[in-house]
Amino acid sequence: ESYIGPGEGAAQVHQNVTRPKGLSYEERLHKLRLYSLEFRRWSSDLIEVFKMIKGFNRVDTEKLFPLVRESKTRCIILTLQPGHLRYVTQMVEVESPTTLRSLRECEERNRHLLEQVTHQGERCCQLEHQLRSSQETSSQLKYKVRVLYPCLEILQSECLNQRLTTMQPFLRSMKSDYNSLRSQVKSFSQFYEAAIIEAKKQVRAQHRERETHGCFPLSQDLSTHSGTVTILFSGNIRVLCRIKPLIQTDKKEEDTPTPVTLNPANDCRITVLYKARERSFELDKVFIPEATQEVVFEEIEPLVTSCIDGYNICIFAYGQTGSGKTYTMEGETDNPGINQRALRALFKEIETRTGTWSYTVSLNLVEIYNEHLRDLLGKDPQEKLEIKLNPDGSGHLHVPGLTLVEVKRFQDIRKVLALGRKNRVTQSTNMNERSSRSHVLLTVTVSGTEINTDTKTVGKMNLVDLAGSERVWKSGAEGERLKEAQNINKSLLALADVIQALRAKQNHVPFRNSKLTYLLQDSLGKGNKTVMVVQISSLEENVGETMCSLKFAQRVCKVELGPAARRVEATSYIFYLRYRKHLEYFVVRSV
Ligand SMILES: Nc1ncnc2c1ncn2[C@@H]1O[C@H](COP(=O)(O)OP(=O)(O)OP(=O)(O)O)[C@@H](O)[C@H]1O
Repeated sequence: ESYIGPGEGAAQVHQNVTRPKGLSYEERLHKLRLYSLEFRRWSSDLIEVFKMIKGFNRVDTEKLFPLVRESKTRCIILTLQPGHLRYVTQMVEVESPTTLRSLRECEERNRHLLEQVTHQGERCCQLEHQLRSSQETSSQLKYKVRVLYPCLEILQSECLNQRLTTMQPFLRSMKSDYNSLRSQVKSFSQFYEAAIIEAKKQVRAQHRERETHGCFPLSQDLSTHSGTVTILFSGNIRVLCRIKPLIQTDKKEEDTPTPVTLNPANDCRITVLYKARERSFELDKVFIPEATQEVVFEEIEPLVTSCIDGYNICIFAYGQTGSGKTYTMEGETDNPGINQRALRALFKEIETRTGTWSYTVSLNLVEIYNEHLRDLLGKDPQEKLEIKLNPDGSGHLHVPGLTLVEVKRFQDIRKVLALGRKNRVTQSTNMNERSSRSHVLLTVTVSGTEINTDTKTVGKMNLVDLAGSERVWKSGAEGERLKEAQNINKSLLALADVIQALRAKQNHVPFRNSKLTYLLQDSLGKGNKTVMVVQISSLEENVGETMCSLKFAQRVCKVELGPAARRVEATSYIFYLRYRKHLEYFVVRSV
């Protein structure tokens, strides 16, 4: 007998037992017992024989020999008989603590599952019951519908007929109303035409009277202004988009598709592919990347010249760093941008009015750097200036100590602008090696006097090159650069808030939240003409910033500043002229 393996689950015990073929273990055991009995019997026989030997005489002993021999032989046979029992293999299951624990857990789970099964069974019964009752209700309802449907049809046709009969008189009265309105419109237009003819007669008479008194012809006055009226007064901020062409420093691989696409049939639409989605923007005009400085300026020129007539104008370039704002506003020496072209156009227009009007043009150039205002034309450009309300009670702003340079000829302007450029803070960031970290405002004030009537006009034009609008994290800014970027973001955010307030026509517009918006208050508020040039890059790496700029542009596009107001300093007659849905007024001293 041997014990094999100390395993936790089960142990095996082996016993050696011979196993003749065809007999079971019990049968063999039985046989062995029989052998054993037989052997005992032979042994007892032998003992008896030996007892007899002791008691018998020697002669009889000879007779017993065969008996003894036979016994011996039988003994030998039995001894030689091979053992039948060899091996017994038995499996013994040993119950370990782990097995017991898992058994208990299984039993617990089993109990829980049984409970669930019982619960589900009950629920099933309930649902079956509900289903049966719903089926009953449904068949009852179906029956009712079948019964009621013909009644409904009858009712509907009756009701329709009834309504038609009540509508007929109403329709008849509407028709007669319409006819009477038509005749009223007809008679009104006849009356209106007669009134126009009468008004024209009166104007002509006034005209003749003016000429006999040596006054400037009225038609000339009006035609000068009406020319500007037609082109410009849309009432909304105009938004133009300029795409920067690829330049040498742009790292774009050949044939890489650009995320920005234009519609050749519609120059107001631009589409950007961003995060696998196409997004379209409708602006006032989108320039192709190849658009020249002339083409861009042509779009703005009429607005610029209206400054001479006493309108406040604001043109600002917005966009991420390196997207071409400075290129558009300042341009290059041999290819100037909006600033110089605008001033040239002003002087050209002033020249055409020589003899009737006299004008003075003065400039100031300021920079807003880290929320500090600095005079770029002053003796000390490091001096910080403050914006104050004008003490004359007009509500206009002024900056005490700001240098105002009067320019007589266009040729003088280059020198003034060059001085300003020298004083401007330019620093380098990762985004653009010639990156400007400040907002620059060139303000042109045009004061005019009509020689004959002494009517005075004052127009102001703000030309703004905003700092880059990129988000702080992308510029890789740290320390002083981070502070700059945060201030730029703050002032651009304030600009966005102002735009939002104007768009929502709020009573309070938060102009004072930053130096930039405070300074632009005169030009961004109601009654001004504003153009925003949004600069974008067509490179894939800048697509996020391009989306931000275009979203801002789309918001700006919807801002209504209302009809532009002209600043004329004369107490005379005011003509109101409604032209293309906009109300415009003209002030003249005598008619
Ligand atoms: N339309 C264009 N045609 C040719 N070159 C351009 C154009 N627009 C921009 N560039 C060039 O791209 C570079 C960056 O332009 P620019 O300095 O005007 O960007 P910016 O938006 O003013 O940057 P910052 O925010 O730093 O002021 C310049 O070298 C400029 O000459």
